[in-house]
Formats: sequence, structure tokens, C-alpha cells
Amino acid sequence: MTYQWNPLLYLKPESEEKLALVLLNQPLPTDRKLFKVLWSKALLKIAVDGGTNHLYNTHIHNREEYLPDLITGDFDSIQPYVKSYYEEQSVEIVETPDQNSTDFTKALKAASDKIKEKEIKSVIVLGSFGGRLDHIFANINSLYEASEITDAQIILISVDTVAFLLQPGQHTISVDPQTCAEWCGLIPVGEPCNSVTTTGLKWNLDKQRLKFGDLISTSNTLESESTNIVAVETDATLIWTMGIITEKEEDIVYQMEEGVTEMSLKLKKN
Ligand SMILES: Cc1ncc(C[n+]2csc(CCOP(=O)(O)OP(=O)(O)O)c2C)c(N)n1
Ligand SMILES: O=c1ccn([C@@H]2O[C@H](COP(=O)(O)O)[C@@H](O)[C@H]2O)c(=O)[nH]1
Repeated sequence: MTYQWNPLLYLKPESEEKLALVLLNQPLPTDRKLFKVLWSKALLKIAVDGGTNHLYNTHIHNREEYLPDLITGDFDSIQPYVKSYYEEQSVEIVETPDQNSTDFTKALKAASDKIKEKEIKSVIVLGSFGGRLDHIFANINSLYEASEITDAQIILISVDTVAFLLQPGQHTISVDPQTCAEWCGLIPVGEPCNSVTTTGLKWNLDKQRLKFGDLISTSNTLESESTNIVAVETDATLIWTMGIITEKEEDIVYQMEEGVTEMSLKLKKN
């Protein structure tokens, strides 16, 4: 099977790709243009448990402009006053108490009908890296679980990293020298790959085996001067990751605590 990926398209305001945005429990990158672009383009916005606290605390002056469509989670992290605020704003809230699955995976399940109805092609997951290592592995595991939940492409991102799961088959990945950092990697997390072939990289693979404890392809480099496409053929599931360059916003309004005054914000800015 052949798959096409253009993960950086979603970061461009002019693109018309149908996307959903998931906010995990990590600080929001509101100091980057990326956040506003993704928020304004997303047809479906899902805040996952403690991710809702970050949304609430970040947009203290214009919270009502930043209402998610859905809040999910086992609610061990969301602050009660944050939950009450969004309840009062009539945001849909779905409790997912099962403790054998992560809040992120359960959020994908809770949103899967909406993703289908809205014909969403990609789910961009903000806050996927940083924080605890077990959470990061769990987020990667959710990529494997997601193929049973939705047909949409799931793309994990943070301010400097993108990752997604390549199923066995042929993949073309569009890369753009303006928004891609040079580094990339092919990581056989879930299982060894017996045969991986690539083009468009500095260290290409030719029907090679990738396996933990042996060769895994980290600190590889895009050869994007000669081509804006990386091609990967793999016989087994494989994580693709690469660096992204995200521009900074000029005006930063970020405050974690309640009860912020104009004066304290001014002091923070100065
Ligand atoms: C073998 C096994 N290990 C660990 C767990 C515990 N566990 C797995 S997923 C999950 C829910 C995690 O919730 P999430 O909100 O994703 O993460 P949190 O921030 O609460 O750690 C729990 C408790 C389990 N059920 N089974
Ligand atoms: O450091 C972290 C913390 C959390 N996540 C992801 O967010 C959801 C919700 O987390 P809660 O702590 O329950 O609010 C969790 O399922 C993880 O996917 C994370 O990636 N890193």
C-alpha cells in the first residue's frame, strides 16, 4: 500500500486540510505561531484532562474565544473550577474512567465518530513530547492503537518535533526546507523491520534491517536541497520523526495562576 504524508501543511494558514487538534497535558506553545494556526484551522478541538487546565490558564483574557469542542479524561488532573467553567460554557464533557488505557487513546475513541462525520484527515496532537518518559512512550503506543480507532492520520507534535507511524508499505513524506529542521529518524519501536529502503536522506537505507540493540536510524539528515520528498519502503511498522522549525509569536500572554491582574501581566512582560 502507498501512503502520502505532508505533516507541515497543517502548520500553514493557507492550507485547507481538514484537521482535528488534541491538547495533551503539557504547556501550550502559545509563544509560537503554530498554536494559533492549528487552533484556527481545526474543525474539532479536544482537550484531554489536564490539557484543559493549560488552555484555561493560557487564555485568561479571552477564554471564550478558546472553547474546545470536547473535553475528555479520567479527570484526575483537570481542576474542578476549570471543569465547571467549561460546563457552564456548554462544552461537551465525556468522562473516560478506564484505567487500562491512557486518556489520550480514550480521547481518540471518544472523538472517532466526530472525526468521521467531519471527514477529518489528520489529528494533530500537541504536547506529545516533553514531560515524563512513560507518557511519551504511551503517546507513541497510541499511534499503534489508533489504526483500530480511526482512519485519520495521527501526527504527534511539539514545538520542535513531529512523529507519526508508518504502516508496512510505501510512504512519501513531503519535507520543506523552510519549516523542517535537518534532523530526522526512523525508529523501529514496536517491532524489528527486516527491510527498509529510503531515498532523500543523507544516510539512506537499502533493504536494511532496523532493530533495537542493532541498527536504528537516529540523527539522520534530510537531503532537502536536492528533493523535497523522502521516500520510505518498510516491511513492518516504523516510527518516522523529524525536526520542525516553529516561528515565535511577538506578544506572549501566558499565566498559570488564577487571579492575575493587568498590573502583574505588565510586570511580567517588562
Ligand atoms: C500493566 C498495567 N500497567 C499500568 C497500568 C496503569 N495505567 C495504564 S493506562 C492508565 C491511565 C493513565 O491515565 P493518563 O491520564 O493517560 O495518565 P496519567 O497522567 O494519569 O498518568 C493507568 C493508570 C495498567 N492498567 N496496567
Ligand atoms: O507529561 C505528560 C502528561 C500527560 N501527557 C498526556 O496527556 C494525557 C492527559 O494527561 P493527564 O495527566 O491525565 O492530564 C495523557 O494521556 C498523556 O497522553 C503527556 O503526554 N505528558
